[in-house]
Amino acid sequence: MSNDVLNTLRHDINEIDSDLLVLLAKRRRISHGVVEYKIANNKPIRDEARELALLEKLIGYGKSLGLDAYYVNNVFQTILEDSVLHQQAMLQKNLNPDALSETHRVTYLGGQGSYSQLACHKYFSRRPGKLVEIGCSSFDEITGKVENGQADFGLLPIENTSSGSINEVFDLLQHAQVSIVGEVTHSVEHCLLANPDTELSQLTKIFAHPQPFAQCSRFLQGLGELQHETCDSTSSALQSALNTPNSAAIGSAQAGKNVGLEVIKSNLANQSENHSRFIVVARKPLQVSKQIPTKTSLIMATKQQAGSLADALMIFKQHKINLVKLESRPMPGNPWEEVFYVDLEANLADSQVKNALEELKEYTQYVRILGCYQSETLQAVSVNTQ
Ligand SMILES: O=C(O)C(=O)C[C@]1(C(=O)O)C=C[C@@H](O)C=C1
Repeated sequence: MSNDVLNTLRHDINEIDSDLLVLLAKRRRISHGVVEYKIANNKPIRDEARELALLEKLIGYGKSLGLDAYYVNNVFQTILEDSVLHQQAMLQKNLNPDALSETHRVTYLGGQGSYSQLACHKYFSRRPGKLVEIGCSSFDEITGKVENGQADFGLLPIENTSSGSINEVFDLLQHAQVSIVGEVTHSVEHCLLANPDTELSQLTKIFAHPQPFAQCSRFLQGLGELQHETCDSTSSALQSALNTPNSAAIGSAQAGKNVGLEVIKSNLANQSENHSRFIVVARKPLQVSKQIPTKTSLIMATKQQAGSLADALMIFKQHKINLVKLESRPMPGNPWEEVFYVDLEANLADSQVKNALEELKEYTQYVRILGCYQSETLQAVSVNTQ
């Protein structure tokens, strides 16, 4: 096959890909039209029956074109997830017109290429407006800038599939004067990044934020005795590696490329599926529509009598409220007492939640609502791809 033939074929592929983008943009515009109807008629954003019918039809049609069901399902689950999340964001903007201005000043940990920056871009890609990014060197600085009005939102990593909960953030939430107004998950692909021509065998020092050290502990054990230096963010770890011979940093390949570091080893995390969940905080809480899946997060300190925690949790069960997270942390100033961080799959505006919170008073010293927000973890509809 001559180069001309190859170039012609690639030209045809470029044409088709451009046509696909035009159609996807058109589809998104129409989806925005559907959400106007749902707002006017108070309909749930998610219509899973419609999604299932759509996928089954597309899989059948795909098969007649020689496209396997797994491929068609994957492509359209991605399209549907984007459509639903955009619709939810539009609905929330409609409900909170003042909260979401045309400019979003957002604080997050680190700088260019940090995982927090990637998560920030993902979350605000569905929220139109000018994004002003403010990189910070600590979690306290992130919330501090939100509290004093220097930022509209703060993005904080709160848990990871390899290293679990990020306790520093849970402890911060006990006193920070902010509300959780959103969440976003982002995959985290840790790489070992070093100056060009650095061999793994030459390394004497590794720089990283505590989270990557925890998430890549097994890989690091296999490297033997190397000096580990903890940094306040991935961005600062990269700068340290850049300026230290025979050293490396843990971060994303993109972050390394941004500063001139090369990947000398990838896929370092203990879990192959390594994702971090971030919360988005603001000074004021948002109203959350009952037309979308919602979470409510709270902190509670149970009373000291035996069984108080069990009694408190039973209240949620009696009101048919599903808990999706329960985390205990030492109470500030009283390390032998615990406070419990709870994520409910519920809307604070629901009467069931209000009744449960009222009954909770009998078994708790205090309950503090951290926020009610749109759940971004979408459960894809299950369709037969056989
Ligand atoms: O048809 C609808 O109800 C839509 O909102 C459109 C759409 C889609 O993107 O196809 C999006 C969300 C729904 O769950 C179902 C389908």
